[in-house]
Amino acid sequence: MYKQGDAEPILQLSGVHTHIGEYHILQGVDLVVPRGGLSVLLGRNGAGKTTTLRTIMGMWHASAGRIQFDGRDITAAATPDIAQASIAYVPESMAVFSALTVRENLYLAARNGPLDTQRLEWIFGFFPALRKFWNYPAGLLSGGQKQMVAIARAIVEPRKLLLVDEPTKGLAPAIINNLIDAFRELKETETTILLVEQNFNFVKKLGDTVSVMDDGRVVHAGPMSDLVEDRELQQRLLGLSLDSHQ
Ligand SMILES: Nc1ncnc2c1ncn2[C@@H]1O[C@H](COP(=O)(O)OP(=O)(O)OP(=O)(O)O)[C@@H](O)[C@H]1O
Repeated sequence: MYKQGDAEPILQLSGVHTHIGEYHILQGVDLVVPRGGLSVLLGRNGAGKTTTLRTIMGMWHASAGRIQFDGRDITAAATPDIAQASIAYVPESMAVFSALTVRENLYLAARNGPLDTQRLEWIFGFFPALRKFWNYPAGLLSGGQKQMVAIARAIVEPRKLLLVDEPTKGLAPAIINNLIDAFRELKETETTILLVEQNFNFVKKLGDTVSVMDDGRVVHAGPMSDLVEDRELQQRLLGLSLDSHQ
């Protein structure tokens, strides 16, 4: 768990509960995202990971608890204000405009003025496919390439925090390797990343810290290296068999 004395985290959820209609989905989530680097939120299907991201973004409102971002209480803030406070969100559905070109998708995502060409070159550096398909409708791209467009849209302007929901879902292993390289580059920048995943093999190479959710709560938090080294903990928390990955 987060230790007293560490630098102030960029994001902290304390005892967060979320109800969706009659369902009590988040049941006291305590989550700490340290400033800088890449944090991972793991957990089985239905553990509450997406609901946690949506609650951070104000798409569902917490019924109890507190969410602090960059020294500010955002628990009751509206989604546009949270986005304006410099959190970008890439949902599982990727939010790419299929009928628009890659170029138009990126231009539309720039809210604070025209696209910065230097930043665009920097994005092309780790997503070269975007340069290649710049004038193609995004709907024609592969799943992995669409994921790249979605992430590029989220970082087309500098953001303090990037939330990404299951970027590897449905992608072939070769494409996942490209994404690993891209996230390695990204995590060296000023943007802090919180990655929601079920694919442990993907995030174990990327995460600095990891939190694991089950039944609407965070049941484990610590350095990724601790979880990577402890096969029994993996089995207990993630249900991974001891020889399912190397
Ligand atoms: N709109 C909704 N209405 C009712 N229940 C919902 C709604 N959205 C999510 N849930 C329920 O909340 C629980 C947590 O879902 P959530 O999508 O947050 O889990 P998850 O950990 O992201 O899993 P997955 O990887 O399958 O998306 C699940 O039991 C799900 O059925």
